[in-house]
Amino acid sequence: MATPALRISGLRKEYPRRGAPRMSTRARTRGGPEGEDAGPVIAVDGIDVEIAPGEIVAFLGPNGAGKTTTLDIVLGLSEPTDGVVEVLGTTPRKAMLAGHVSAVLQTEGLLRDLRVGETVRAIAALHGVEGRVDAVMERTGLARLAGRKVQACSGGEQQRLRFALALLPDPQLLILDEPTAGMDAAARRDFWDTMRAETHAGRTVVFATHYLEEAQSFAPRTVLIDGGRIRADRPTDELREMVGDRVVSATLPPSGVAAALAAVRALPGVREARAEGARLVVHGTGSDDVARLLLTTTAAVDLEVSAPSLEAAFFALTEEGRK
Ligand SMILES: Nc1ncnc2c1ncn2[C@@H]1O[C@H](COP(=O)(O)OP(=O)(O)OP(=O)(O)O)[C@@H](O)[C@H]1O
Repeated sequence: MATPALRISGLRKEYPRRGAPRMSTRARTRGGPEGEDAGPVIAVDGIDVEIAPGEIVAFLGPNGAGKTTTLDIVLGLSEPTDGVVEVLGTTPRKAMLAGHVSAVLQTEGLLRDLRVGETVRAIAALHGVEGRVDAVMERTGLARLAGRKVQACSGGEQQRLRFALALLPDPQLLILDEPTAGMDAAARRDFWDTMRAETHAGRTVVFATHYLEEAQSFAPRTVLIDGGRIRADRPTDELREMVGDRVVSATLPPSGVAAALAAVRALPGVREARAEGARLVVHGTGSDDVARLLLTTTAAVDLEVSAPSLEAAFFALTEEGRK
């Protein structure tokens, strides 16, 4: 069997609790009830995962789930309390030092006074890959920003720059910790389009995200993490099917609400439909059919369809667990 790109086994990470608690409501502690000084914060509580070369995997979870802590250990930036992490068959630090791993981190500093082009060239010189500068800038959409100072770039543009820097050494494993944090929907879409073009057979990508839709559009496999533990590790399509529900909402003239409600309730795939004043809210898997019916046979306006949420994923998993 090929050496895994990443093997995490029995990983645990505890932080000493100092001063004001940093702990989210989801992180657990050892010892007494929450609120008391109850021992260390358990950020990661027994994670096992193996990722093959060339896989693209999303670590999906809410704030404080333990995603960043896990990825920091994979990058050799932090030591585990317990457990083993192997990156490309070696230790995280060795893999990092050999230039086989790159990362786009949430907090990684950029030199604000440098221009975008200068930044890329400086890092390329450090890696000895000056020849890759033009291609990487072109592919990450930075060519037109080359002369702009980093401090004048938007949050999304700075994230793009971090992404370009991570691509320079042509890493075998790319780690992205919420790479689209702070971007609007259009910038997020752009980022993932570039990302898609950048992944080729052989490069392994692991990214942390809060967004189920990002996992869905980019990662064939999703590892759902919460409270420092893996709650699910399965093909993203399966997760998506379990979560299925979308919400369609639309505003109707008051006289049309009852008839529209009866019509949508008769459609297959509608799990729940209710009226909140003049606004119809419909949950189910048949969002296309609901939207078509409302727009073609009623006077509905302001129609919105919302994608399944992370909360819905957790709900579906808990429901499945109860079966
Ligand atoms: N240096 C630290 N000291 C104490 N507690 C910490 C430290 N770093 C993280 N934690 C706690 O560990 C838990 C896991 O945090 P982590 O940053 O790994 O979560 P995350 O899933 O990446 O969240 P986010 O999506 O908000 O980045 C949280 O409760 C956090 O407050």
